Amino acid sequence: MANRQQPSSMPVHKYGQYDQVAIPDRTWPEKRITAAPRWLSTDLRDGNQALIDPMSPERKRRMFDQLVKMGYKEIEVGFPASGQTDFDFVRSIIEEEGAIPDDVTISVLTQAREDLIERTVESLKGARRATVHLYNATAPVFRRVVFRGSKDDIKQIAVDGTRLVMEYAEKLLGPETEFGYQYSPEIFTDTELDFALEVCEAVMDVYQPGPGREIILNLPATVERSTPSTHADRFEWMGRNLSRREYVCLSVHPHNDRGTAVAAAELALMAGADRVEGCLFGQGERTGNVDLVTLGMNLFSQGVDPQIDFSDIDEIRRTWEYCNQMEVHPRHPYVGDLVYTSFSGSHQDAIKKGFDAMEADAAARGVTVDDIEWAVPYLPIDPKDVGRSYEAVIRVNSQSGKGGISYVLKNDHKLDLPRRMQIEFSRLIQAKTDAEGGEITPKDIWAVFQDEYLPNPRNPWGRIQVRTGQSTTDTDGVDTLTVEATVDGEDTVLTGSGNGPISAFFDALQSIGVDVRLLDYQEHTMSEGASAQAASYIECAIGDKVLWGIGIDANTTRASLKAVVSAVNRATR
Ligand SMILES: CC(=O)SCCNC(=O)CCNC(=O)[C@H](O)C(C)(C)COP(=O)(O)OP(=O)(O)OC[C@H]1O[C@@H](n2cnc3c(N)ncnc32)[C@H](O)[C@@H]1OP(=O)(O)O
Ligand SMILES: CC(C)C(=O)C(=O)O
Ligand SMILES: [Mg+2]
Repeated sequence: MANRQQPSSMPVHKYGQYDQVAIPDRTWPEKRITAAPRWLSTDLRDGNQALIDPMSPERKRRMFDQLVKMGYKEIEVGFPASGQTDFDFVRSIIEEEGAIPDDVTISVLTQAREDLIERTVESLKGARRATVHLYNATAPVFRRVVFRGSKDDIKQIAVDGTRLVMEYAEKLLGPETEFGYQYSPEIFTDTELDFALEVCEAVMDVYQPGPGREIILNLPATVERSTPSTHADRFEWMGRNLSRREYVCLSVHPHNDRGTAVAAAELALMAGADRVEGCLFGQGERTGNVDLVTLGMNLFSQGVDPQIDFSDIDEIRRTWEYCNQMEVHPRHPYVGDLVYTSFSGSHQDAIKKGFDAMEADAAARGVTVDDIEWAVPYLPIDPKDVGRSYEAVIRVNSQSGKGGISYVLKNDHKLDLPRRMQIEFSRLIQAKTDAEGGEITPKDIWAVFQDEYLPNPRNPWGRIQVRTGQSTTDTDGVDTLTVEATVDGEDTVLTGSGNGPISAFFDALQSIGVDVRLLDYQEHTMSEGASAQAASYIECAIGDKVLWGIGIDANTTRASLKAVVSAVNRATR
């Protein structure tokens, strides 16, 4: 097939291709992620530094408490040397008894400048577990433009910075603080791999990681520049070439400039990363940091425990929206308002069948639906697992079909319409949505259904209203039925006989000129127990029309007579 795309007028000559890494024996494509990595939330640092209006101390605290509650054990709480707000915030959580659980490590970021390092370490006094995170850019354009120095000069910034962090930690922090160190060669994505390695090795030569003395080497995609696969190659290369690998926690810090941060993080984990830094809902500089919620939920949806609690996703979202003063997009994975909703007919049909099959499978195995593997089409996870209800799973508009509409009736009103009746009713709804446009709510679907098939108390209509009915069966099995009814506004008594109450009623209807033939009959109970209601569905040929009727009653005979009346009235509406 010919490709008919035409050259655009976009200035493509301004951009070059990102270099591939030559690892012909790369192993990451065969790897699987079978356990949660170490997580670090940088919502309070990278996320916060990207806000128009950085979080107030109160909002920072709400966010911190939320992160702790969710189960994050490493939290970057700020850039204390940036100003008094961040410094005071770090002090406040350290000084408040119990604010930082014993198993949570706080981390703080600093540039490799002595005054900033001193202030940063000072902010951590008295902390139980704390990490200083030092960064300097190592990429060519930064060497040339920002630091105006050679490779050795830039390496020296990292080396000196590391030494200063160690000296100030020694001087300012007491034995109560379990101290950790993290180094990031900023814009790792644009740094030559061998130089990134050289700087990391020089940093390790100073810090001397070893048994019981881990170093975190964080390789940031400060600006995302490549496909996730090339990013993974770079991780595999670094992991293979770093010395003292067993004492290194290799950390990935993807930004989302190309929109592939989640994939970049996942492939980096396959390529050997031990730890992921990111923000909830992908907050962060420019297009954001990698989204920790999506990453965690991706693991969950593969049966891997993320070790983070997302079970009340809307509460997490509300807190996040309050703290960041931003809104989560309605299509945001796992949390957006619309992500568990389908409007289109074929999706709804498959979802309805999926739910029905899950129930049938569970019943056949004698267990509950929650005990079997989730297998509902178009729903990668059970919305219930993140605290969502099934209410919004199917919403109806002009793109919807019978499956969705009957799902609403079954879910909300316990009516399991026979297939041909689903088709009939969905045409009525389709006519309404085509005429009026937009969505039709479950309440409106029910109003249409009631008005069409059931005696509508708000707007009674129809040729026939049955008040009482009595049937007797003789010894030959012939049923005689006497019905008190109003026909065309006149009170009357109809009688008929047949081999069952329905055929006796058909016989009675002949006397008022209604010719009915039974085509299909189905019934089901709508609930359990003595007061259970039954729903009867009757498909009839009435004159030249084929129509369905429904009757609901505690007594199945009465329910079927009501169903006949429903169909007959519809025939003359
Ligand atoms: C990718 C990232 O997310 S990195 C983190 C970025 N976050 C932040 O910057 C938020 C907090 N930062 C701040 O509040 C301020 O930048 C401060 C208070 C830390 C420093 O402010 P200032 O002293 O005014 O310096 P400024 O931020 O403009 O930094 C520029 C200077 O620092 C140098 N510098 C920048 N980064 C680093 C670094 N990591 N290590 C050492 N020096 C650095 C620059 O070369 C420049 O030096 P020059 O003045 O000699 O040319
Ligand atoms: C400070 C570093 C790790 C950073 O945020 C980045 O490079 O994106
Ligand atoms: Mg960053």
